[in-house]
Parts: sequence; C-alpha cells; structure tokens
Amino acid sequence: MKRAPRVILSGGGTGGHIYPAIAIANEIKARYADAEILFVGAEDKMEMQKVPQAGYKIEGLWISGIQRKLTIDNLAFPFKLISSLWKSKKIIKQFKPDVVIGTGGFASGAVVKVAASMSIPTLIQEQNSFPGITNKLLGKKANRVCVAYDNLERFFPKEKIVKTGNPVRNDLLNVGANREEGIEVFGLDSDRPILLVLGGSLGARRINQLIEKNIEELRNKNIQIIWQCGKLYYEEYKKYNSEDVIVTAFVEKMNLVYGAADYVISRAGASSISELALVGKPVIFIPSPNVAEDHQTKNALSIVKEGGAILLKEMELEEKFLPTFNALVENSDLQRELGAKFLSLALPNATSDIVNQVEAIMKN
Ligand SMILES: CC(=O)N[C@H]1[C@@H](OP(=O)(O)OP(=O)(O)OC[C@H]2O[C@@H](n3ccc(=O)[nH]c3=O)[C@H](O)[C@@H]2O)O[C@H](CO)[C@@H](O)[C@@H]1O
Repeated sequence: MKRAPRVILSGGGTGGHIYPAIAIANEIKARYADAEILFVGAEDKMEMQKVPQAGYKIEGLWISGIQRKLTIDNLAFPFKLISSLWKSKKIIKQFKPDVVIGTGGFASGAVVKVAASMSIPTLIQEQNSFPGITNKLLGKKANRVCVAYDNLERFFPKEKIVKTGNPVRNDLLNVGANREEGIEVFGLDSDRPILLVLGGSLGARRINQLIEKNIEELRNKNIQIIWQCGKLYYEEYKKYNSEDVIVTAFVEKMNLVYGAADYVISRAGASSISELALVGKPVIFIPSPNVAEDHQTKNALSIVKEGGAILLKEMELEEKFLPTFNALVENSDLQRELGAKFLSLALPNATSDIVNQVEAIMKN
C-alpha cells in the first residue's frame, strides 16, 4: 500500500467484539500513521463509549438482535434492519473506505454486507469456536475470514479462512511487568495470594453468587480477591469491598489485574481466553451456558483438552467448586503446569497477522 488507507471497522454489543476492533485499528495506525479510521457501532451499546475513549470516531446505527420471545424490539427489527442498511450505505458513500472490517455483533452485519455489495474489500474476524449469526451470514460475502480456532470450515468457505488468533491489546503482551504496580494500585499485600475473578465484559451473575457464597472460605485461606462483578451487579456486591476484597464493576486496566493475579476464575468469552493465554496463569473457566450454541464451553474445552486450564460447568459448581479450587491452591506444581501449557497455546501475533490479511485484500 502506498497511500494511507481509509478503513471502516465495525463490531460491538459486548467488549468481546469491540476490543478486537480497537486492537486492529491501533495496528493499522502503527503501520500507517495517517490512516483514516471510522468505527460503526450500534446506538446505545458499549462501543459508543469505549471507541471514543480509545481515540476513534464512531457512528451509531439503529440496530439490535432478535430476541427469542415476542417483544416490541422484535416488531421493530425489520425497520431497524432497513434503517441500518440505509445508513451504512450513506456512511460508506461519504467515507469511501478502501476496506471494511467486521468483528461481530449486529452493527457489523449491516456495514459489511453493504460494503461487499459495493465491491469494497471486506474482512471479518471471528473470535469464537462457534460463530455468531452475523459472521455466519457474512462469511459468504467477505473476502477473508480470520479465525482463532480450528475446524471452522463447517461455517465458512475454506479458501477464505486464515487462522490468526484473536487480537489482543498491546499492553497485555507482557503483564508480568505489571505485577507490582497492580498490587500497589489495589492496595493489596504482595505476600498473600491474589485471586482474580472475571465475569466477562458485562459481569456474570452466577460467578458473583459463587464468590459471595464462598467469600469467608476464601478469606480463611488468606486469599485476597480482585472481583470484577459487572456494571449491572455492582450495587449489589460493592458491600464486600474491604482491605482484601476489591469489588469493581469494570476494570479499565486489565494489564494490572492480570499482572497481579496468582490464579483466575473467569467466564470463557473468546477474548478473555486469548488474553489469559498470554498471561499464562492457572485458570478455572466457568463458561456462560446462556450463549449461542454453548460456544463458551467449546472455547474453553479447546484449552482444557490440551491441559491448559480447568473447566467447571455452572451446574456442577455446588459440588465441585471448593474441592477443585482447593486442589489448585494447594498444588503449586499444578499451577505452574497449567500456566505454562496455556501460555504455549497463545497466538501473540494475531493483530499483526490480521492486518497483513487486510493489506493483502486491499492489494487484490
Ligand atoms: C455473554 C456474552 O454474550 N458473551 C460473549 C461476549 O463476551 P465478552 O464481551 O465478555 O467477551 P470476551 O470474554 O471475549 O472479552 C471481554 C473483553 O473485555 C475486557 N474486559 C472485561 C472485563 C473488564 O472489567 N474489563 C475489560 O476490559 C477483557 O479484557 C476482554 O478484552 O463476546 C465474546 C466474543 O465474541 C463471546 O465469546 C462471549 O460468549
């Protein structure tokens, strides 16, 4: 590419779709300082705050997914779809992108579809081991499909698939260096172990209930906790804030909490897994059972079957959580083995590999 590219990125609804898009944008900017970048997201969703915070412009579409039950939102869906396709076309005509990149979520559906129909090069990035509906539909139209797991030929044309891994923010590439700062920022004691609890970008009700139920048991073991409970649940759980329990709705500086942690309990969203692989610490995954095709369990299993992490299903928590957690805490060899194996599964060049693909489709 000689001149700086004009790029539209679209993805949102949850952090799992937004952060990969931001990481890709940052890599494009690192290669082409004068690249013109525009994000397109869904009005009222998280991306409308997170993208400007990352220093990029964003336009919002009036769009949302279809709910399983009959709701007013569903009745409005056809109108939203038409409106978002129309607005996407307007944005594309005005901005004149050289390439359009979709990272999942409903807004990216409209933009990538319109771009492909206007013969603009398009790339989608699928974070999960089982694709969401938007990417499944877009796979037929996009020029490239960058994925993080094997066996996605069932859903996407084989010749378009490139396994790159999920983009991860640069500051998560060496979190070991952040350990002391992390411990200090949260006012924790560096001589006592730290458990990091992550509920994904929105927080996880069942994980919060689990921690609440076992909090005394954890304290008795001298364990300190950094507990990301989610914005929706913060009011309910903030009462547990104390010297050794840090409850937070959302962590802005993930590098600090990853750096500080000795072990992690986490949902199994795709980016969380990719980040935790780089972090290389022992993890117990508790996948959300409420996501399409149980994809979080499939995501986690790809690590667990290699011996890189432990998996507990929500329905077995009552019986298995404490014995499993205790066995991990008491066995430093197991902690080291899990961390090392997980680290060996990391794909640290994902963002750069994806941008190589972006460059390749722009040249064609
Ligand atoms: C309930 C739901 O629909 N979850 C989906 C959603 O998860 P979710 O949005 O939770 O996505 P991921 O686990 O993939 O990523 C979470 C991202 O948010 C960041 N983060 C999280 C918490 C926090 O306090 N601060 C912070 O910055 C993490 O560092 C990570 O970058 O998208 C993922 C990627 O398509 C899917 O795999 C998940 O199944």
